[in-house]
Amino acid sequence: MRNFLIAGNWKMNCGISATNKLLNGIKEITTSLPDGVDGLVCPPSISLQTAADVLEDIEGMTLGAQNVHFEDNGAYTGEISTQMLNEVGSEYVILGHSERREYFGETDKIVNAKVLKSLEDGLKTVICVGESLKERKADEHKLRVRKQVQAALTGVEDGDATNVVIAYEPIWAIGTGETATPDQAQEMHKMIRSVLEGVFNQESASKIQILYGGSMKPHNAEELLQQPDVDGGLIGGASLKADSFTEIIDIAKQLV
Ligand SMILES: O=C[C@H](O)COP(=O)(O)O
Repeated sequence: MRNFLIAGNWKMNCGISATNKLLNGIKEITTSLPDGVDGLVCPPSISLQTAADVLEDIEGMTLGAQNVHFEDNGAYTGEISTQMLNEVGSEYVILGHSERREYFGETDKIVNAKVLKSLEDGLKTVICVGESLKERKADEHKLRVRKQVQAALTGVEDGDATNVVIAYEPIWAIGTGETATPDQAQEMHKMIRSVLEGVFNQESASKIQILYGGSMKPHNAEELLQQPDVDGGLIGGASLKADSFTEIIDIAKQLV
């Protein structure tokens, strides 16, 4: 069985002092995650070291970054490398988030280059895919997401499947308060699982966690996490408060 992965994407929120406050708030509520539930927090790069220090006292909760470059080093102003993430103790990196695709011009090709580089250097990748409202209304959502998954995983070897996580994030549900229904989420996650079975062998594909992201909150987490192919959440807004984030962890725990 797959563990749940409850992941917080803090986006451009929480500098060093706010990171300290939020993670210490989480630590006051829980110092150890329950069996069957993995936790992950992804602060901005400048707060990674601070987060790494506090996370030493929270068993089962790991650290991730929100982006990485696909080159080793060099003249890439403003970027960070896989080696830098390894050094700070970041186990995961989020790649291909729709905000990076939209605001920073990340194409499927760039996302694929980042995925390959991250896996090569030992990082676990949370690969984000999802359709726009226009694509859903035009009934193109499955095609869009299928293509994104296939493109992101081009050239990824079967042995790396254990380091791959997919996050299905319909763009129309991100930060809007509008969530995919449990049925919509399950339908897409099942489709993604079938795409993974075409990329990897069936056993490897069955082990990959597929997260849902898009206005997941304590009040709707249970019905989403109950779906057979929803293995956790990539949570924005609700991960910025210690009580709502830990509440979602508790909900996952009850479903294990
Ligand atoms: O990466 C997280 C997603 O973009 C979801 O954000 P949200 O929970 O604020 O809608």
